[in-house]
Amino acid sequence: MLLSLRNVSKSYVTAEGPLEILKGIDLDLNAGESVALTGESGSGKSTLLHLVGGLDYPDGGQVLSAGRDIAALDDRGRAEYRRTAVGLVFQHFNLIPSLDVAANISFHAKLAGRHNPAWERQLVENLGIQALLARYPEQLSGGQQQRVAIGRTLAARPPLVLADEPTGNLDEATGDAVLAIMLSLTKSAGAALLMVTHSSRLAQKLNRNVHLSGGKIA
Ligand SMILES: Nc1ncnc2c1ncn2[C@@H]1O[C@H](COP(=O)(O)OP(=O)(O)OP(=O)(O)O)[C@@H](O)[C@H]1O
Repeated sequence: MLLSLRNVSKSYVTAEGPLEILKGIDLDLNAGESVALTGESGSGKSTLLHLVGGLDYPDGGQVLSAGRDIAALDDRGRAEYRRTAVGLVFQHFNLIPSLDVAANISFHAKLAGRHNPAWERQLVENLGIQALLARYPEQLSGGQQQRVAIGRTLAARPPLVLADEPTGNLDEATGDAVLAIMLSLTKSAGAALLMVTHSSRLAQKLNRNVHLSGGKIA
């Protein structure tokens, strides 16, 4: 199993007291599988994605990556997990403003020790961003930035791609096209995808759909 969540719980401390967001989540994801995570606003979708991405800690339960509990990793292990085991595509693309598109694409791949120019050329071609390689992020439209962000994540060949509303700020046609590219490229990379979306229409394009409600997966 690529990813297993076992009885994962998470609360936030607020002025009104603790706010229980996740109340015992169990979820399994196989290699190469694509899963849509839906749920109402505030149901904890982003919280769950952050736990899987190693960006935050659960209060209880386990997040197992290939059988290894990521909460038990030390700082170094956690940094390595983030660098090599997962790739993030969020709505705010976090492209590096001082690097051109070509350098943004290869940045994470180099950090992960997986820089592969032939694979990067293939991604660039499939994403239709050949003409943009010398541009800087601020010179791109939202849809173009999103395609670069997808290319940058996939260039590093993470076994698991985590996407939070990756097409949320694109118009429907562009969003559909970007999602189709993302699905086909994650598939050809053999990667699994866990994608948060509000849209049941988009969710249906993935292998499986899980719904978060009342802190549990329905
Ligand atoms: N750092 C934090 N401190 C306190 N409360 C938080 C924190 N982060 C998130 N929350 C609260 O936890 C709940 C779940 O937030 P989360 O962002 O995971 O929801 P979501 O399902 O992704 O929502 P949306 O669909 O609106 O993005 C919300 O009520 C939110 O206000």
